[in-house]
Amino acid sequence: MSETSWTDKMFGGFRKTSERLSENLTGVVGTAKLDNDTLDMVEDALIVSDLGPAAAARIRAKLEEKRFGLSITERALKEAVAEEIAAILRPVAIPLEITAFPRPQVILVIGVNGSGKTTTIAKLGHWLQEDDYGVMLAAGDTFRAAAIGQLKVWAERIDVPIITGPEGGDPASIVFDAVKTATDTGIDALIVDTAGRLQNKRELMDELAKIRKVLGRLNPEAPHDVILVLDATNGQNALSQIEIFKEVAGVTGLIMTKLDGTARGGVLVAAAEQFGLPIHAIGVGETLDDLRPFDPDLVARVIAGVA
Ligand SMILES: Nc1nc2c(ncn2[C@@H]2O[C@H](COP(=O)(O)OP(=O)(O)OP(=O)(O)O)[C@@H](O)[C@H]2O)c(=O)[nH]1
Repeated sequence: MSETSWTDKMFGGFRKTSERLSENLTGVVGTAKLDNDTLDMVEDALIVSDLGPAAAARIRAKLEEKRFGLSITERALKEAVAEEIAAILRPVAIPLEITAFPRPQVILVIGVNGSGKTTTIAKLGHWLQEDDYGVMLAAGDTFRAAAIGQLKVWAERIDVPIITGPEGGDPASIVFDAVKTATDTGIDALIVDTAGRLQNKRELMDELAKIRKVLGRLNPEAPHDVILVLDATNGQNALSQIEIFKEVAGVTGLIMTKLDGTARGGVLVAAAEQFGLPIHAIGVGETLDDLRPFDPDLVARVIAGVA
C-alpha cells in the first residue's frame, strides 16, 4: 500500500477528534493576542476533542508559557497545538524491538474480545516476518473454540507455526509447550494470544499469573512484552481498559486498532499523558499490511488539523 493511502485511512480514525478540535479552535482567536479567555477556550476545545483534561491542561500551560500576550493567527495557533501534542506523543512512540537473548522473545497479547487482538497478532507476526524474524503463534485463548480456529487460519495465511490446545484447555500448558518448541526450533518471536474476559477480573488475573509463572520457570525474563490491544472506537473506555489491564497483567506497551474508521483517536493523547506507556504501532484496517508504525508528529498534525 502506498504511503498516501494508509495516511488517508488514518485521517479517518482521527476525523472525529480533529473536526471537533478544528471547529472549536476556529474563531477562538477573536482578539489579536493570546489572552486568558482564548487559552480557556483552547483548553475546553482539547477536552471535548477526547484529549482528556490532563493533556489539555499541559498544552494550555505550554502555550501560555511560550506565547501569552503575543499575536497569533488561527493557523499559528493550530500549529502550536500540534507541536504540543507531538511533544506529549514523542516519548511514547517506541517501536517493538526483538532483542531477547536467549530467544525466543515472548510477547503476550492481551485485550478485550473484539478489540482486534487476533487480527493484530497476525499483523504483528507478518510485520516481524518481513524483518526476517522467525515467528510462532500460541493460542492461549482457550475459552472459545472460535478464537483458536481464527488464530489457526491467520497462522496458515502468514505461514507460521502455531501451538494450540483443546477448547477449555490450560493456557499455561500451551504456553509452556510453545516456549519449548520455539526454543528448540530457533524461533525469534513467540506471540501469545490470551483470553480477554475482563468481566471476570479474578479469573483472568489468575490465568495470566499462571502463564507468567510457567514462563518464568523457562526463562526469568519472559514475558518480554505484554501488549494491550485497544479499539480506538471505544474512546474514553480505552482509558479504563488500560487501567484495569495494567493492574491484572502489567502492560508494557499498547497497540491501538481501528484508527481507519470513525474512531476518536484523540484518546491516544490522553493515554500517552495519563499512562506514559509505549505505543508500538497503530492498526488502520483489516488486512495484514494495516499495522503501521506510530508517527507522533504526523498524528499530532492530523489531530490539530494542520496535516
Ligand atoms: N477497520 C478495522 N477493523 C479492524 C482492525 N483490527 C481488527 N479489525 C476488525 O475487528 C474485528 C475484531 O477483530 P479480532 O481480531 O477478531 O478481535 P479479537 O479482539 O481477537 O476479538 P475476538 O475474536 O472476539 O476475541 C474483526 O472484524 C477485524 O477484522 C483495524 O485496525 N481496522
